[in-house]
Amino acid sequence: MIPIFLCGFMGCGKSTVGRIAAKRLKCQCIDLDDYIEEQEGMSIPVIFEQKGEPYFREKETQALAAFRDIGGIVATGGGALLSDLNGETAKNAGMVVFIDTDFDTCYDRIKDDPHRPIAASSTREQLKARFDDRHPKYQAHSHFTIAGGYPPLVIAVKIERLYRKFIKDMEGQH
Ligand SMILES: Nc1ncnc2c1ncn2[C@@H]1O[C@H](COP(=O)(O)OP(=O)(O)O)[C@@H](O)[C@H]1O
Ligand SMILES: O=C(O)C1=C[C@@H](OP(=O)(O)O)[C@@H](O)[C@H](O)C1
Ligand SMILES: [Mg+2]
Repeated sequence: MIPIFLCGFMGCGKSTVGRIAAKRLKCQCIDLDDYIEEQEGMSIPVIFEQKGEPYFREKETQALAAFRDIGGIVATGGGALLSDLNGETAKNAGMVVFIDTDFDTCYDRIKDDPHRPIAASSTREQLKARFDDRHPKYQAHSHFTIAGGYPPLVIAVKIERLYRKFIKDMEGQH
């Protein structure tokens, strides 16, 4: 199967929805953050602290490219699909879905989370500015935008439907 990439702001639901959608589509779900933690043998906060954010971004770009042919779902981290390079990688390899969850909801889910170094070290205002800056990039780098304000299963079912149509349309073009 061609892969599905989920993108969106921290806390929008990528990891949660990705796992459910993968069960429904009977495929694997790779969480890019979990993969990098495993590869590096360190948690994300420790990677940020000891190696710095640019190092993490490098690993993220490499991991994304490595999963172009994964044949499943990739739940990306909130910063993974911001660059045009990574956006193009994902868009050319598969179907990219932006889970568009409003800032207040994301904020309530991520505030003070020690596992998300950017959230832990930013004020609400700083996170809001980051959200506003990123929003158009997620849109530009995805094929579809799905509203995030539904239960995870509902969002997963929507992704499944989009995917079936995406595949059908692709087949129709050949
Ligand atoms: N659609 C949803 N409705 C309610 N809670 C959700 C939803 N999606 C995710 N959550 C909760 O929000 C938190 C962050 O979700 P997560 O999947 O880790 O987000 P992301 O991977 O996008 O950062 C988790 O505690 C998760 O249970
Ligand atoms: O938005 C970001 O820059 C980040 C999001 C995180 O993933 P989630 O979006 O799953 O929280 C993780 O990759 C890292 O803490 C950086
Ligand atoms: Mg996640």
